[in-house]
Amino acid sequence: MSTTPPSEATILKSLNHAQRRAVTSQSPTVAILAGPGSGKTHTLTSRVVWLIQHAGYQPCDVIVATFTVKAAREMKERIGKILGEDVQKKIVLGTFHSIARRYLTSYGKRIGLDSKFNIADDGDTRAIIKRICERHRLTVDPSHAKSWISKKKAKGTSAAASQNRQKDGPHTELNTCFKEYQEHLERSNLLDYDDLLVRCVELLRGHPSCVSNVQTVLIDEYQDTNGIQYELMKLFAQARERITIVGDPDQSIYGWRSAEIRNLYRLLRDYPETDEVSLEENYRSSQSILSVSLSVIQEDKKRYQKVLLPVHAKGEKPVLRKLATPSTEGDWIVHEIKRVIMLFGGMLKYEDIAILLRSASLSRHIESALGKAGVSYRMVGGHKFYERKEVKVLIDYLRVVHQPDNNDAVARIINVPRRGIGEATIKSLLEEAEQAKMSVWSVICKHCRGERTATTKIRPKMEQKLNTELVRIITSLRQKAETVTQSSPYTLINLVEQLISQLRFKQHLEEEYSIDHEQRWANVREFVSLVGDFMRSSARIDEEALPEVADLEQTKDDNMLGKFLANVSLASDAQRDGEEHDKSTLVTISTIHAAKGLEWPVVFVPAVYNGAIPHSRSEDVDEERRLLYVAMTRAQAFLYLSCPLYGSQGMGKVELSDFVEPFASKAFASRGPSFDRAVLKTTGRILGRDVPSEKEIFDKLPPMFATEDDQYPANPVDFKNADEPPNADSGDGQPRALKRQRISDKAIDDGEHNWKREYATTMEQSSGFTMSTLPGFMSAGAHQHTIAAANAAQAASNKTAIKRSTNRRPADQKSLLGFVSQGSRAPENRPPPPHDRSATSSYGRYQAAAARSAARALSGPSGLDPKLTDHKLPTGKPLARPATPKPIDDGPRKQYACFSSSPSKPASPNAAAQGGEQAEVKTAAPHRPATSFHATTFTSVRHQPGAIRRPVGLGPPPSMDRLRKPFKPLTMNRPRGPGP
Ligand SMILES: Nc1ncnc2c1ncn2[C@@H]1O[C@H](COP(=O)(O)OP(=O)(O)OP(=O)(O)O)[C@@H](O)[C@H]1O
Repeated sequence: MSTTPPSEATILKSLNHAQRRAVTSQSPTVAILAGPGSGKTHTLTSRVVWLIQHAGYQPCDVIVATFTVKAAREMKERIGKILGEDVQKKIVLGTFHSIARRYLTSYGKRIGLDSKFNIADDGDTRAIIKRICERHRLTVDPSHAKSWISKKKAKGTSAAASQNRQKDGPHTELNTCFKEYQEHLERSNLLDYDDLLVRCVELLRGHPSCVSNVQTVLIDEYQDTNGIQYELMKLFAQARERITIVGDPDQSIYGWRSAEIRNLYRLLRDYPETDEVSLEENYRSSQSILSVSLSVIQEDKKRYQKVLLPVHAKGEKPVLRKLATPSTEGDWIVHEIKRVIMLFGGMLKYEDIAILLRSASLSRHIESALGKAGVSYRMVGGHKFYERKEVKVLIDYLRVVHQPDNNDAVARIINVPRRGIGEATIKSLLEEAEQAKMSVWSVICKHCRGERTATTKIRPKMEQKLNTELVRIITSLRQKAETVTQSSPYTLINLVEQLISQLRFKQHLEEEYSIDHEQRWANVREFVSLVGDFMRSSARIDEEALPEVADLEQTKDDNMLGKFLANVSLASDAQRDGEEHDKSTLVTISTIHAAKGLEWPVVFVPAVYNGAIPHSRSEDVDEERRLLYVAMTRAQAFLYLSCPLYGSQGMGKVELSDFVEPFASKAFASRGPSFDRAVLKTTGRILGRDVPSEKEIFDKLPPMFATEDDQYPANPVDFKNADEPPNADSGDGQPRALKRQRISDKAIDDGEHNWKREYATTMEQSSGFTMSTLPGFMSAGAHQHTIAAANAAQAASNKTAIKRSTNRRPADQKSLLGFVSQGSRAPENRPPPPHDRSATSSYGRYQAAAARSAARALSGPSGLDPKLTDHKLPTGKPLARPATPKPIDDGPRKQYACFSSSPSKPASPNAAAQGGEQAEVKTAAPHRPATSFHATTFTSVRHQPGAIRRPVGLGPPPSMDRLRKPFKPLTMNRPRGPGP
């Protein structure tokens, strides 16, 4: 796909003054430090484009390192849309790990690396360390040993160096584990994630010529780089020493992965001429959201002070909601989600909503509530495609085919499908291999050749089985795999298909998983199609190839299987779930860590209590605070925090998080906002979206729909200390409210009153859905049966109920007569005041009543309640539908080319009317990318770039000096002279 290169003006016009300065800086080193939503990623992407397009850098001489696979993918999409896919693919762009792997595959021979190395993922590492601890009877906790080893490696310490340093210290056992682990990896030709970086540093230190072509290096999310990544950055850039970094110290949340905030100081010390640019405008969030978020982070007195000015209106006060239990919290979240969806009449969709969790384990009640209500969702940072059992087995087989010395993969597949080989046999094979210092595969092959040793414990019958059912399959596939290249007639898909058929995998799934084998088989088919996607994408351009460097021989990596496996290992946090679905119907549940760099119009942060955030096991309270700050600053228009009285997992009574407690009563509202006309309009402005008319909204509103956040008490009853049990109808407790909620849900599900759901439920589209493995969950299929049974029972009870009476209404609902007597004034002429909850409510109920009466009229006399036949409507004003309000004309919009980490918004229909240059930009503007699950504010700011609308009272726009102000402490603290 070739694209017309953008002019300099096109690149710069979507940037504000400070962003432009950063993008066009002539300084070799540029540090862009700014707060959330200030366009850091947007600026970095624009700089890449500018350097290639206007500074004349060759794409293949530019390295861009990101922190996550997702960020890399999004940046590729942005650059690809501006410069074209061909140019984008030449840029060496990826996570630190994937870039390191590419260098090691191409040049690793120089440091004695077998280019066919495999990558040990987290699961492999855990299993290896656990076995070492068992074998050597070490008393250390394997997961502690794992993170200890990883920290050592992140600091660049080798196993030998660590052991020499602390021979008999408290870390003797850990050092033994480290040494054994490293030897094991070497024997199995494996590199773990840390090794990729460590070995790449070794390579580039010893052989600088490998990066002699590199003209510039750009780093995203710099605050999360650790020591070894800093080294790597410097080594990548060693030829020209041109580096651009973007980061926000307030968003450093990877301390547990050895990220070092100190790297900011190191950069300024090592590159004293660094051009520092501060971005001050926040384009993402409403003023209220930004100000509460800043209150949280400003409690950390040690942080770097930064200016962050909201560009948007004040918006609604963020909500801090207290609920009785975690499950009520889940129900309330669902209630609020439905309220947002219904009362915004299509302006906000499910994809605009995110639920951000400190830990994935907190999702159980929320998932359960969403499942009950039939709201589909996707999990980010949760159960992943490649981790599904049936997919993992196939990947393990392919790993063994590619590299049979991978002991762990061999151990995992020996008895899958079942071959009657038990744990004891597997263990003795592993032991025999350890003792003989051979790989397990070599031991198995030896057995199959009938070469028995004194230590052999395997029975001949077992050897026979291994020979016929495992060794033959692997050996034949290995021969084929050698021949699989990009252009070979026997393709990677053929290889995978052959593997699946030789294993009789379908039959195996049917035998092992009687309930959900179909779902699992669908996953297998999906895996095959993924292999196809991989082949197609690598056929277009060899993205892996590093540029040719004069006089430097490269190992050509044209083995498709090896490339595919590396891709799988490095993409382990890329979520495929839901990609095949319409994402607009999915709410996102994500860990806060995985939500970094993203934004949503509506954000929920549940479980805001001490123990969850700050997490009870965290050693760094400030980092926990930053985590909450990251979560809150993802929100554009509405932010909801919530806290139950009792924690999940039997935690007992909990207290509101110390991070919000000091200002909780002042800064937050205790209930969700009323979504009146004024709120809708402000939201429309923040998000740059068209506001639907009242008619559009209320026509879709189901009867009995609760339009206010009034179904759960603001001060919940502490049922454990109350006389009445939680299920009693306690007057103001939620049980009664829950019942009422169910009535309206029933009406929704029945499709009664002509209301059609605009989403498919999670269970209805279960084939691509990640199965929750959490306790208390049932399978999608089982759930669907339950729903069907419940619906049938519900329908039966409806019939009985309708026979008995149809004129029941909730206690707080006014009579139909009451509504009519209010007159038929068009509602938009009398918008309810923002604080008047009942006004909006009544209007909703009025609509509900009107809809019900219309439905009954349509259903003919048989549908009429006998009691009502005697009633007459008053002769005064007739029931009227609200008049259609004038469509809102927001006037012409500014169209921005989209470079940010956040995906773009769909084009407004108004835009078609715009001519000239703007229309051109619109044509070139990217469609929402496949990975996008939320809209951006990028095109929402309608003033011209460079003319930022500053909130009243903030004084004149910042001068260049002012921009530098936040860096004063950094600059002043710069170390003088060479330091350690
Ligand atoms: N000059 C600008 N004019 C209008 N919108 C902008 C501008 N710069 C950035 N934006 C928008 O602001 C939002 C945030 O941008 P971006 O994701 O690049 O910020 P960030 O600083 O990387 O955020 P975070 O650090 O929180 O991940 C996006 O929707 C982006 O399109």
